Amino acid sequence: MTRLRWLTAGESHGPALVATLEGLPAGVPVTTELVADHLARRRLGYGRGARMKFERDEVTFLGGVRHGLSLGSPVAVMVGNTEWPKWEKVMSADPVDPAELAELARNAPLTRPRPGHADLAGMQKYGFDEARPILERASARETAARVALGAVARSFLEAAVGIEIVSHVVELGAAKAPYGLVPEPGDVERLDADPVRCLDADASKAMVAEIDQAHKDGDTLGGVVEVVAYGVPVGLGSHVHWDRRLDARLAGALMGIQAIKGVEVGDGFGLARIPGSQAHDEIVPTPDGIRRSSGRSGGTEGGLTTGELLRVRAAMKPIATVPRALATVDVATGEAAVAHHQRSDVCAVPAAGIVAEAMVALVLADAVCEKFGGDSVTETARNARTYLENLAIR
Ligand SMILES: Cc1cc2nc3c(=O)[nH]c(=O)nc-3n(C[C@H](O)[C@H](O)[C@H](O)COP(=O)(O)O)c2cc1C
Ligand SMILES: C=C(O[C@@H]1CC(C(=O)O)=C[C@@H](OP(=O)(O)O)[C@H]1O)C(=O)O
Repeated sequence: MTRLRWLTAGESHGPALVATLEGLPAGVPVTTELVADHLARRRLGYGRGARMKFERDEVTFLGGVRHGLSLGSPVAVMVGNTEWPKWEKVMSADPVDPAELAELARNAPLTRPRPGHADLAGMQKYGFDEARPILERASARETAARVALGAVARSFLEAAVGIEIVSHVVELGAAKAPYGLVPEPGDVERLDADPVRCLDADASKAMVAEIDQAHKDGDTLGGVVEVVAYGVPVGLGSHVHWDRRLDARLAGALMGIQAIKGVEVGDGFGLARIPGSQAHDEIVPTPDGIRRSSGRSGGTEGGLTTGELLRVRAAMKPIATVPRALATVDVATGEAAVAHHQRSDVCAVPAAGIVAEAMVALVLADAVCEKFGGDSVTETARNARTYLENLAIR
């Protein structure tokens, strides 16, 4: 049973993020440009803060790829922070003269933790008297490293089994896209061109208006993204144990994105509110074989993929750094105060959709490796083909 493993390292204002992916078969098409394109998609979205405009992601492969193809060895990729020169002293790995540090405004101790971020609990747990050492890693800057690996994973999925992944924003603040609208791979360009990555033009306008209003009010917003995967074969994951269930693996991966507070597989919570006669996807004979008459389950049953469209949703809470700052305690004095705020996104839901695509890609790539194995992508593809051609029931 081959499995993929991945890890990231790096701080928000450090020199770079690094990410490694272990277990990827050889022969997967991977280029710097492919990764850079996905990183550029993550920076898009109406409502993001100033940092997205001036910072660039600089991609360098450090291992695992040669002449545009994976080698089968661990893939290591670095995403450089172009803002590093401004932070060289504040985030230096080696000790810096305290007198020099004391003169730097950007090194001022952050003693007024923000509700909703990792600041306070992190300081308490790790024994720091200010938030900088916590927020640097809690920051969603780290999601750039995941998107870099996600780009590699989706290239593998496409080459091995023809899986394609698309996401869109379905809710933002109080604005909602009409239920049932599901994007196809051909919609990606249009979605990426939309300010909030929403498929419905009227809902998109309402979402932009929500962000404008929140901006005016000194407030922030969250929302819901949906990720769909086309071409997922039947039988990824398993019913036999909780940690082999694909729905559980997807939910954990999505919940592991900063600020995600809820996950639904298919119609999720909605299914709890309707009777069984309306909740399940009936099994029907068709000229193409056994199919389902609807897609409410989101393409998994019993922890296994059904071969139908995979569809998952993730709910993001509003950004924690609220400009009209929230009440907190200054931990230096113990007095009531307002939380620290320098700059922040008003809303990062469109970007969270791109991160969610990456997490779904990594989970599916792991499940494909587990199911079909293979040291080269050609071998994985051959194994997948043989399996599908030999399904006893179709
Ligand atoms: C793409 C993205 C961008 C984010 N940008 C910000 C931001 O600018 N300011 C902020 O306070 N939180 C931002 N967040 C959310 C924080 O990272 C998040 O609130 C924090 O990690 C705590 O959330 P948790 O309790 O779900 O882990 C962002 C999250 C994502 C996914
Ligand atoms: C840098 C990114 O997102 C950051 C995520 C983030 C947070 O608290 O999560 C806070 C902001 O950073 P700063 O506090 O430096 O303005 C965002 O810009 C990124 O997505 O590349």
